[in-house]
Amino acid sequence: LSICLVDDINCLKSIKGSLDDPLDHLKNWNFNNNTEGFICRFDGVECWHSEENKVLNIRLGNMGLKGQFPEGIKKCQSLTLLDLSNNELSGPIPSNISHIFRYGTSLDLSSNKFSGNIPESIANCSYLNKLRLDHNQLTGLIPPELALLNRLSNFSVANNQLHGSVPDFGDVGNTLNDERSYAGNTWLCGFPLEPCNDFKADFTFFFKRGFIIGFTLSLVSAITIFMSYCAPWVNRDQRNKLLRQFISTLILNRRIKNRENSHQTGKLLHLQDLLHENSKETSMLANLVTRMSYSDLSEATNDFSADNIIGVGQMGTTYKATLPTGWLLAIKRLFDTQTFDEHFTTELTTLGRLRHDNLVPLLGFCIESKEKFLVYKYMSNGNLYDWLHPADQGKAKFIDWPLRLKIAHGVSRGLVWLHHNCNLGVVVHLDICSKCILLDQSFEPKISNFGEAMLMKSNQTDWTSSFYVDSEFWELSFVKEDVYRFGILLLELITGYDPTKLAESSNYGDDQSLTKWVFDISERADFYDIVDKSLVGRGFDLEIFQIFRVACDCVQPNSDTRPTMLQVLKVIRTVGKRHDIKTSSELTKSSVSESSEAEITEHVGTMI
Ligand SMILES: Nc1ncnc2c1ncn2[C@@H]1O[C@H](COP(=O)(O)OP(=O)(O)OP(=O)(O)O)[C@@H](O)[C@H]1O
Repeated sequence: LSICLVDDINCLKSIKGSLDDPLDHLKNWNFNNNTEGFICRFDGVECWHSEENKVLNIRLGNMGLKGQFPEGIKKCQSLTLLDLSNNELSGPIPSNISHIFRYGTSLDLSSNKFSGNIPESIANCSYLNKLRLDHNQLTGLIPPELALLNRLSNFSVANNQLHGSVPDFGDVGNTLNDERSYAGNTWLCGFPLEPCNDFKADFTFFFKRGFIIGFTLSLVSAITIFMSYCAPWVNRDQRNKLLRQFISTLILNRRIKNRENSHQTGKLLHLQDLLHENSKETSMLANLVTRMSYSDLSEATNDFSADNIIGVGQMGTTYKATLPTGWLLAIKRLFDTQTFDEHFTTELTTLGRLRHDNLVPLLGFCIESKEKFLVYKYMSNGNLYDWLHPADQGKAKFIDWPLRLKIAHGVSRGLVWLHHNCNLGVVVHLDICSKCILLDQSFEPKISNFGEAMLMKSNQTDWTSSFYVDSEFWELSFVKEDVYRFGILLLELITGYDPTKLAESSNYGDDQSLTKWVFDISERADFYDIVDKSLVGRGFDLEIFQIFRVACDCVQPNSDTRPTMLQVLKVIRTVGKRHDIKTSSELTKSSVSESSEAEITEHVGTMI
């Protein structure tokens, strides 16, 4: 019992230590006083008995707290209520939440900045009757297992970025079946929201969500927009083109849904079996990329210490790792959920087999019990997004036009290789954006994030994979989808605008808001209004204008009229002739960087 009580004190110490408390709300959490029940007088702490250091409830709502989820609460073993609502907490909800808060009855994390997935293990917190996760930045599916929480009555996941279907909570008359508990998640469907099973339902869902408004607005603007720079399609039937773009968005959406459905019907469980640590398929993956040992990865990241976290994405947390030789790696530790199994395999089976100067080198993988890791070469200049839109404007670094052109050139070169020259066949990336463009020490761009990639036409017969599709129709739609997304990237480089902010602040889906953004900036009468001010008047205006024309071509609503990446590359090369970008890119493929990659792989391979 005494150990338990000491643990409750340590629990609060750890919570205080892990949270940033700029408004000093926790100032009376003073651990010098050791009398029985002293912690029960801390603000926000309630005990089972006022004279016993045994914590019952922790209520830290509305205190302006920052930091990550305080995992130290696992030491408060008798805790039943945790309220962290209305703070500025970020990062993932721990995947082992059921161990941390096993006997909890009430968990309120609403109105924070939590991201990543809702961990499946919450379904093991079987005493929960209140679970509020609304107003965060959570992504992925609502784990269907939550339907097993039979005490749950107060539930909300509203205003996140969740997708897929609402779990089947049965016929209960409380917040579980209240539409408001799910509102503000554009891609959620299923009772009490719109059904999500068939195409018609998808269409209605999409339509109701603003397609009519978006379509009408776009149609009206389209008559005047692009007149000066993107005239080729003005005389065409705008309606059909917008509809085609809409349909291609629907196709993409359906592909994502199909994956979820197969996940829910258990097909992905098969995939999970395939990826079992010692399965034949895992050995096949090991033929493609080096299989690495958990203990070495753990050692290289100092036991995955928080100090080594580079960033947290939708699929997992990325750590910087240092090998004993001093070589640097980036290790993506996937969140503990089956949802990303397909991303994991796709990334391995595509990127794992591709080697090009403008693709990030995937060096290895690791599967350890339920955990999965992807290991890349470390790119010391991070991602393009952070350079173009630094979180702290004071630390903004200027990237000049020749460098932006070099980046555009490198990315288009990588895409041309994927579409036209790649040894596998025709590979489409489908998720090109500034966040997935990594920059090496000499700012050579490397395309990353192949979790959505697809192989359209295979040159090889040795590998049957889930991402393989052979159809002219899909090839046309998806190759041109890459071209479209590359056009958006060019516009981002030219204007300095952040397209993701537009998607967040708009009622439309991602693609709709991007298209609207393109319309909006093209509408401006003066070209100089839209160009990043830091680029204007430095002798590059004509080049910027020429690349803007290319961007406009790439984002044509009608995919047939978009150029191929090969055509795009040729124009960029011509425009950038005087900067000798071709030569600079080839110079980057120096013997030093190439050999170090081979050396790293060899070294890590021998570490198993
Ligand atoms: N090889 C690498 N070298 C250096 N930094 C990397 C590397 N790979 C990823 N990162 C960085 O790690 C962070 C997380 O990357 P990750 O790909 O998981 O997420 P993301 O690209 O930010 O978003 P999302 O998962 O939503 O696509 C990002 O800041 C990314 O730039």
